[in-house]
This record gives sequence, C-alpha cells and structure tokens, in this order.
Amino acid sequence: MEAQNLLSGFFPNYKIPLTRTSKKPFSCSLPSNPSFHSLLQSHNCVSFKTHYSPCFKGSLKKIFFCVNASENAVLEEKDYKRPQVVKRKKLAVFVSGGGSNFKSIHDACFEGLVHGDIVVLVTNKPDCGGAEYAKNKEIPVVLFPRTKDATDGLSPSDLVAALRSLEVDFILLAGYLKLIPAELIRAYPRSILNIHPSLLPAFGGKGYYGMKVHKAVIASGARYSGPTIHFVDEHYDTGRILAQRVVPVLANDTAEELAARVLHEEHQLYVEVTAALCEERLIWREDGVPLIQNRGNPNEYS
Ligand SMILES: Nc1nc2c(c(=O)[nH]1)N[C@@H](CN(C=O)c1ccc(C(=O)N[C@@H](CCC(=O)O)C(=O)O)cc1)CN2
Ligand SMILES: NCC(=O)N[C@@H]1O[C@H](COP(=O)([O-])[O-])[C@@H](O)[C@H]1O
Repeated sequence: MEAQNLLSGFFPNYKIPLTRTSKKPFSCSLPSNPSFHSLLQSHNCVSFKTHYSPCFKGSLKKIFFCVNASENAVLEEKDYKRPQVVKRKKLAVFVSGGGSNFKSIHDACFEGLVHGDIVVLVTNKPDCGGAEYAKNKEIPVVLFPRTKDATDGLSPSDLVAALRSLEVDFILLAGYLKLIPAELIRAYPRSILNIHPSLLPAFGGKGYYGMKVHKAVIASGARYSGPTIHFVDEHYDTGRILAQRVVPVLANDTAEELAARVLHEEHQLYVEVTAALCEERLIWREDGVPLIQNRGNPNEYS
C-alpha cells in the first residue's frame, strides 16, 4: 500500500498491481521508507507536490518498489505516463543599482522556490549594491559593457562567450540601465527577461527608468501602476509582455511611496516568473504572446 500512496502523487490514475513475482527484481536500494523525492533528488532535480511532477523525465523502464520482503510492486512501462524531469537552470542577472530583485531571486533559489542557480552577476557599475552582494555570496561579477571609462569591461562577443562557458540558460535584467545589444539578444532568443516598474507599454522606453518612471506616473494622474516583466528585444521596453501586477496610485503618493509599493510586487512577481521559467512552464501562443502554465493546474495559463 505504501508504494500506492507514494505513487498516487505522481501517477494519479495508476493502480499498482501488487503481485508476487517470480522474476528476480533488480535490486532497488530505495530507503526503507522509499521516497520518490529522494530518487528524484538523486537525479539532481526536485519533485513538486502536485498531481504531476514537471520535474522527472527519465528513461525509467520499470520501477520496482520493494513493498516488503515478499511482494514487489511493478510499474510496467506501458502503464504509466512518463513524468518529466527538468534540469536545474543556470541564471545570469544584470544589475546597475541596489539589486533588491537580484537578492530576492537569489534567496528564492537558495530556498528551493526557484529550480535554478544564479551563476554570474553582470553590471556596468562594479561598486553598486548588487555587485557587493554578489561578491559576498561568492557569485562571479562581470563588467559589461566595455567603455572608454571601463576598459576592463567585456565586449558583446566576449560576454556571450563568458555566458556560454558558464552554461547560462536565461538572462534576467533587474535594474540594469544600459541597452542590451542585438548580438546578445540573438545569442539568447526568448531567453532574456527584464522587469520594468510600470504597466507597459505606458511609461516605458528611453529615459524611463528608476524614479523617473514613478514621477511620470504620478504626474499623469494614472490611478494604477505596477511592475511588468517582458522579454527583451532590441529596443527599450518593447519586448513581449509576460507578466504584470497592479497596484493603486494614491492621491497623495510621493514618487518614493509609489516606488516602494511597486518594488514590493516586483520581488514577488520576478520570483514567480523565474520559477516558471526554470520549470519550463512557459508557452508561446500562436499569435506570439507568451503565457505561464499554472504549476498546480497545467490546464490553466496566465
Ligand atoms: N535591448 C534592451 N535593453 C534593455 C532593455 C530592453 O527592453 N531592451 N530594458 C532596460 C531596462 N529599462 C527599462 O526597463 C531601461 C533602462 C534604461 C533606460 C535608459 O533610458 N537609459 C539611459 C541611460 C541611463 C544610465 O546610463 O544611467 C539611456 O539609454 O540614455 C531605459 C529603460 C535594460 N536594457
Ligand atoms: N527601466 C528599468 C528600471 O527602471 N528598472 C527598475 O529599477 C529598479 C531596480 O531596483 P533593484 O536594483 O533594487 O532591483 C526596479 O524598480 C526595476 O523595476
């Protein structure tokens, strides 16, 4: 029965035929209380306690569970839906300032909320708060771009080579204030995200960053604002929108008060989106709009 309970989380429609088998099962060295999770862990992945495990894609031919000394539960390959295992992703984060979004994502990776790791921090400001945090966490820091004032910065081709050598899967811009060149965008198609502190397409584009955005929102009389996460294309803030959250703009809001309200939502939204990215829960609608598959209900998208 134990195996049945254990597997019901992963194979809801499958009833294990508890049969005595004369076949000599290959030795299954599962712990006394066989845990599918530890089996998954051994594959350097995590399982999700939902009715499906998006994280286990293997060539498991048969799973022998030692229910007890006399019986073995046998899952025949034909009988179960092959679960999907997703490899842990490697992330590059780009910052220019304090890096609170970077820190939120780093914490989420450490806590297991994001199935990924930040393997490099890229910045144009080597002394910024985000770079200091990265150094304290022993995350490599790379200077980009190369300018006349930053001759030790990387060229676009050198940056692509460095990211490739680190096997980076996705790039997350988080308060990075320089234009990402076409060469990097071509190297990482549909793999670069940015967070912007307004409801794009409003209040975006060249000149719209940091407090400038919030001041413009307040001056416009807009009643709502909020963060947008979008894919990065060759222009500022014009890439495909992936996720947004809405916050009220209060009548007596200062730019700082609005910024703080938006930033709070940014931290949560970027972690949720990065988690979906790392679990490969993104799909592209036929009209080119990206959607996120709901972790608990794979038939639901947002
Ligand atoms: N190719 C892209 N690169 C970047 C994007 C993007 O969507 N496509 N997003 C920005 C982030 N961003 C808004 O979210 C943004 C950042 C900076 C500016 C801007 O006007 N910058 C100034 C320079 C500011 C400075 O150096 O202090 C400028 O270019 O004159 C607008 C929007 C990151 N890169
Ligand atoms: N147009 C880009 C832009 O304005 N990005 C904004 O810079 C801030 C960075 O904060 P952080 O460094 O604490 O994450 C965030 O509010 C982010 O939306």
